[in-house]
Amino acid sequence: MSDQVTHSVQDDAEHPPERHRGPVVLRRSRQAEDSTTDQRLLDSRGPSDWVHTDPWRVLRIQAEFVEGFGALAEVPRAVTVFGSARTPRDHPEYQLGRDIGTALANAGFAAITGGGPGSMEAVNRGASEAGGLSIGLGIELPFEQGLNPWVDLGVNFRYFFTRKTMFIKYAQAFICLPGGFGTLDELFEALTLVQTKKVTKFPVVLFGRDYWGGLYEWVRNTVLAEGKIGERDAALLHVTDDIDDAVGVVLEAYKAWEDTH
Ligand SMILES: C/C(=C\CNc1ncnc2c1ncn2[C@@H]1O[C@H](COP(=O)(O)O)[C@@H](O)[C@H]1O)CO
Repeated sequence: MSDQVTHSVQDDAEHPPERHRGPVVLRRSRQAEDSTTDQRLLDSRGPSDWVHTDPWRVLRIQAEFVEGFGALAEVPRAVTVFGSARTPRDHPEYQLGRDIGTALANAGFAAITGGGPGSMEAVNRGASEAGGLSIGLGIELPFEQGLNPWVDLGVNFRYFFTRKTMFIKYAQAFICLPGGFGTLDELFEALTLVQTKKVTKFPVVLFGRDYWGGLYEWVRNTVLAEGKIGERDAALLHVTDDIDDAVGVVLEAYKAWEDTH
């Protein structure tokens, strides 16, 4: 933006010329600067610490939402699958992840994962190899490995909360494979959003009775029994070992969602 200088009919002490820079008015010695905004932008190389300030971060966060919404706007029906980043390729849970990715693709669902290694890679691989839409929402981490090779549509995020919005906004169900803190965080975030009716649509499937059974029993026998959640909250969890059952739960929820949208 270049400055505009205006003069009144008589230029005197009471009516000095004014320089307008957007909403800012500069008079007398305040308008001594004889350069345009473009010149000041292109000529200056000041300190760079402002890049790390919170107001600037807000703009980056906004940009991340805009990029994410833009990249994912056309995603058809989809399921977000969480699971361990540490599952080795020769582990049975890796094959399970591939089979779930394939089953979702065959049922017409895009598979959304965290885009990382382990179970995330397995699900993306199964979905991609079956000709489905394989989506990875990566996260910048100190020990980052980049998106796994079977992500066909990928978005990399700086902030966990932006990424979590995308996991939820673009899916109609969650499936959790065995996992650690990351998976547990994502599971409980999803449950809280459904419990508080921030999202109204989706079921949460815990895949693997041996792995999740203890948690499920604790939720029922302690958390529910002690009145910390209600029966309807506990019923949000569906534990299974059967891929057809998991996909059936997803399909049923999707039909219910479609009826209301
Ligand atoms: C730890 C290792 C790689 C980390 N890379 C990740 N990339 C993408 N997403 C990740 C990563 N680590 C965790 N996540 C998210 O949390 C869930 C898995 O966490 P868990 O603690 O392993 O269960 C997963 O759903 C991602 O969204 C390589 O060793």
